[in-house]
Amino acid sequence: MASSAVDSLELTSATLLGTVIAVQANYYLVKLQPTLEYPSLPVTELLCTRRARLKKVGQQVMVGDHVEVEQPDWAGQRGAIAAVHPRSTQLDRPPVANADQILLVFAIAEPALDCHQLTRFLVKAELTGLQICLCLNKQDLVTAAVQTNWQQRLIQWGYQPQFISVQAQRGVDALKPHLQDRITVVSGPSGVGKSSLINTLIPAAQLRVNAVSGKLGRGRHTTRHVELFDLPQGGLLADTPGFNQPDITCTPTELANCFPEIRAQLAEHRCQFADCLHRGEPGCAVSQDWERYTDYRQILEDCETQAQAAHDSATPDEAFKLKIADDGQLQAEPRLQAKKYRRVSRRSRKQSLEDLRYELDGNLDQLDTWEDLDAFSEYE
Ligand SMILES: Nc1nc2c(ncn2[C@@H]2O[C@H](COP(=O)(O)OP(=O)(O)OP(=O)(O)O)[C@@H](O)[C@H]2O)c(=O)[nH]1
Ligand SMILES: [Zn+2]
Repeated sequence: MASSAVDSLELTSATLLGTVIAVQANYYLVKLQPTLEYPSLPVTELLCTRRARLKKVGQQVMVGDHVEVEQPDWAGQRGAIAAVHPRSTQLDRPPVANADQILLVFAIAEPALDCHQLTRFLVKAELTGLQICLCLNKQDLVTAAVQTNWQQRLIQWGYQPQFISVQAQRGVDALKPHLQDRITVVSGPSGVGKSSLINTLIPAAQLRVNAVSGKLGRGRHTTRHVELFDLPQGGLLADTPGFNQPDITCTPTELANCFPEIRAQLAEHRCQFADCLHRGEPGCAVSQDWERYTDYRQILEDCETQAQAAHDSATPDEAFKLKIADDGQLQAEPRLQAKKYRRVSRRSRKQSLEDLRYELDGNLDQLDTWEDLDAFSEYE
């Protein structure tokens, strides 16, 4: 008791608050926020380790976490994370804490808008429980009539799409208020203009655009690298590839809940059976007369096949790992492929921070003290 009282006294007298914006091995880059105790800060970011007592209790630290930092070494730009505040949300793939919404980006043309693919991305986004902001880019490539047609269709689905053209600089300003002061995870298939959009929103991010070749794509297509970028108007954007595969692993009941069309109908009437999957069961309250009904049935079948395969196989397929879901059900989840980091810098930061993110490769997870890091840097 006495020691925790002392601890909290220490914290209140000199606690720095911040948000973890990048994680590499056991090091955390924390963006600091001014507080009463620290109204003006000598630097805006500190490279931090995690205090031993957090490790002892198994407290993980994720990108997006709101943390308390102790022992700032302003000259060395280092510190130690002493506490992690409770998370409002938690995504596991990609690992991001406190995200508010998914910004789902698709192109209305080039590549042609594929409504089945869009549905799978939407379902995956719905499964996170976060808000969804649907953004259709390359509006410059279609006529007003085509745009209106898509708009009407998507409204029927239950979404309010934002039409933009990054290239023609249309609609991007209208998007900004949706992103302000929130943590947004960007998602969407390849080639739709995600990097172009992020570059427009955050000129300092300087992502690579249009290096469509697979080779160069590796830099940000590594699933372990999650990073938050500051929006000039306030707010953080996670440009993370971990979300780009619309693989759907959920229970049939969860799936039904991912379709706004079904949710809307169930808000009006209940089905006779609580576990109704809305495929013609007696007393089902969900009509089959809506555009994406066949998509729903298809994905439902996929989920059932997957769940069955997971139950049946004693030695699971190499490409899948088994996972116990929140509801206790067994699920098959595709294994992530290990990919190499590329040493590409998107943003000029102090060399020590670049070292952290690009020189520390995945095999250095064991390092977790400054001595380890210094020893590694000297070795390099
Ligand atoms: N016509 C048109 N082309 C655009 C627009 N926005 C981006 N593009 C082009 O679309 C191509 C793909 O853009 P990127 O920003 O690299 O797309 P991405 O979604 O980041 O793609 P990945 O990196 O593969 O995930 C580039 O050639 C861009 O110049 C737009 O509003 N209109
Ligand atoms: Zn039903």
